Amino acid sequence: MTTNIVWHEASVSAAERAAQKGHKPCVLWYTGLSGSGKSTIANAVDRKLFERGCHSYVLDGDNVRHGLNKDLGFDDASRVENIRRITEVANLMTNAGLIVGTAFISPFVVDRAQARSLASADFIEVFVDTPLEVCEQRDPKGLYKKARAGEIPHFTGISSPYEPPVAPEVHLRTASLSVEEAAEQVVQALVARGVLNVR
Ligand SMILES: Nc1ncnc2c1ncn2[C@@H]1O[C@H](COP(=O)(O)OS(=O)(=O)O)[C@@H](OP(=O)(O)O)[C@H]1O
Ligand SMILES: Nc1ncnc2c1ncn2[C@@H]1O[C@H](COP(=O)(O)OP(=O)(O)O)[C@@H](O)[C@H]1O
Repeated sequence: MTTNIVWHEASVSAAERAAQKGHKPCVLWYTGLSGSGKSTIANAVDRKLFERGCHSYVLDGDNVRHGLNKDLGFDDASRVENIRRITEVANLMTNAGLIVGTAFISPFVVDRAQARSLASADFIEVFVDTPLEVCEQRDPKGLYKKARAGEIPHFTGISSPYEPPVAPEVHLRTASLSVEEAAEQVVQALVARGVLNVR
């Protein structure tokens, strides 16, 4: 309900914040199957950005589900609400001038499109494209094994759908890229868009 709520303009402008930080804000929206490499690559990018003096932060699926979204499960409606909240949090962080990485499966095209359309800064969709067989082989948390044994309902790629992006800004085929190469590709996408080195 937004009745009787009036938007309050910030006293510091987005341009002033960008000038102070030396870079523009932006959302790096990683999407891919569990085990595809979203957290690993998002954190490698974060490290590179930090070392360049950028103000960045990664919102990670597992971590956010321990706190803000601990009331949500994995049925379709919960995933939609999960992504809606992340979209809003990412916007608050870009309003504060940060480069925000969001590392969520975010399986539905329509929710990612909504995140893009609501974004208050540049929005870069990063498809962490790893075949299900490879994710299942990696199985870093043993979740595929449990899902195959029927112990985890609605598991993405097995008993719940994943809709790949149609035209992502960055497409990382991790089966033929190292983490370092993937992270560098993301940083170069930021350079190409003029996100870095403002001043
Ligand atoms: N049923 C089911 N399906 C998929 N994933 C599951 C499930 N249950 C638990 N997990 C763990 O939760 C992480 C995914 O959470 P997300 O918030 O990224 O999911 S979503 O965007 O709402 O679809 C996911 O983390 P990642 O492996 O980092 O993707 C899993 O560790
Ligand atoms: N090229 C690669 N890119 C990303 N991760 C890789 C790659 N090769 C192997 N891995 C491994 O795959 C696993 C991916 O797990 P994680 O980053 O948690 O994925 P997600 O966040 O998508 O669930 C990690 O153990 C990582 O070391």
